[in-house]
Amino acid sequence: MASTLSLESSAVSAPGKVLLAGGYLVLDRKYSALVFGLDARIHVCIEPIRTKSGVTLHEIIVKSPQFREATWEYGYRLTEGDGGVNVTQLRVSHDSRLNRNPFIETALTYGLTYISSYLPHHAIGPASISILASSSYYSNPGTAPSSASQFLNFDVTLGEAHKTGLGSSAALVTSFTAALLSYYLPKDIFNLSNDASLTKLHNLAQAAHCAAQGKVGSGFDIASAVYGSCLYRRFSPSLLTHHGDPGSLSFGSKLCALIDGDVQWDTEIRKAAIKMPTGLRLVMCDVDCGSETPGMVKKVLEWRKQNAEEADAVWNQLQRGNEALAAELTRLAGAEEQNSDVLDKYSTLREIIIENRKLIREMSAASKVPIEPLQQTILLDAVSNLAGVIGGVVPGAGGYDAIVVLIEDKDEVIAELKKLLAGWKAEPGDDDGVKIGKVGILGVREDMVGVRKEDPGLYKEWSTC
Ligand SMILES: Nc1ncnc2c1ncn2[C@@H]1O[C@H](COP(=O)(O)OP(=O)(O)O)[C@@H](O)[C@H]1O
Ligand SMILES: C[C@@](O)(CCOP(=O)(O)OP(=O)(O)O)CC(=O)O
Repeated sequence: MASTLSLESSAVSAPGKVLLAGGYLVLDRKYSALVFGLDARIHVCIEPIRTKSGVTLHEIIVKSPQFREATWEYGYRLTEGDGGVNVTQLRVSHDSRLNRNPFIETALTYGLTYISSYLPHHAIGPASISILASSSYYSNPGTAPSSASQFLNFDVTLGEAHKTGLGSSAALVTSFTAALLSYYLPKDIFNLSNDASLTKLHNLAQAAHCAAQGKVGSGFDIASAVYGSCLYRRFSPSLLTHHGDPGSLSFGSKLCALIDGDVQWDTEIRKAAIKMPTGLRLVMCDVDCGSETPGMVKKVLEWRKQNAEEADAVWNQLQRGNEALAAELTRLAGAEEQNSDVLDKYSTLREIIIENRKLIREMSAASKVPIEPLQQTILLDAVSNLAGVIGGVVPGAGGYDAIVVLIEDKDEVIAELKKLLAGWKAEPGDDDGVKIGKVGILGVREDMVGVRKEDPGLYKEWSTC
């Protein structure tokens, strides 16, 4: 047991995401997507629980102290038949009901199963884990416990929290998995500063996130949580269909084969292929209205199946437009000096965005899915007409959730944008009867950096063990 007590606290954070281009297309490996990581991050800090000598405790306590009733206690044990580590949620008190968190439970099951293939079971000692999220993941008001704290206390349960759609579950699963692996595994096996470890983290977090969601999405959100902003081509979905469920025969070995590269992954991450030119930035705007991504995905894919020729024609054009967008951003980022005297150095960028939006509206109309619905078109057009705004799009699956705007990184541009949005009123009587509510600017921007180690001292006032 002594080895478990010598483990040092470890902390990791991972970014949220915005899918600037390639929504829907990215579900098919033939196409790729431009995803930007954001400076909104989810942090996970893991610390040993000191037990009295001679006491053996197989318990991991997870807390999300910014929320009410957000404590989850788990017991864990190695199962027979190489079924991996079984994680069982324990009741916090006799009369309390089990409040499950599938993302934490699955990340813990997958993480401990992987770790147990390297460590004897008794070396997986008890631990206390704290989760802390940047405030822009939720639009609820919050209070800071001190002026030094970068995190807010929301004083609501997670179920009552109003998500802004920045990809909280992917950032959580990635930083949670990275924290577990960094804490329990020796540095020569897992170390966030080497590429081989990032690949393992990516594979494990994709597997856990898909299992927790109960579906295999494109995985762009996990990819950007691990690698930060990148041009992303998804992995073949069949990769995640063979390892079985936790507890099933040989789940442990199958999961390890999947993570350690015995099974060849075909994900493509190109970090150098997207950049944000100095002088430009993204602004995320939350639209007070919502859309259900899974339902929209189902309908778009059904349309594509029924109308393959028409759909492929639009998707191939969109793919070319998305590649042009990535190339122009990267060109501008690499040619800052040559560009300084050009009259409108962003004109190509503007045109590309306008063309891509036309194609998205074509896809919307043909599939009858409100990807860029009329109300969002009106909003995006108004925003794009402001001086200093290059253009804007509906990110990800689109719909009524949000818009993302590319602007010149100047205070006066933000001020004009705020002014326009503060007085924004949706036109009544639009296409499908949905009326968007308030539109607010989220305090986030793009960030190129993916998962990273943090100083556990950052969370002193939140640490609960
Ligand atoms: N700060 C947090 N602490 C614990 N769990 C969280 C936190 N933020 C998000 N989650 C988990 O992620 C879920 C939200 O995931 P999801 O619906 O996929 O939204 P998103 O689009 O933000 O990823 C929550 O129900 C909860 O299980
Ligand atoms: C349609 C998609 O290609 C993109 C969806 O992107 P969003 O950013 O809208 O996703 P959620 O945060 O899960 O709602 C589906 C996918 O790639 O999995």
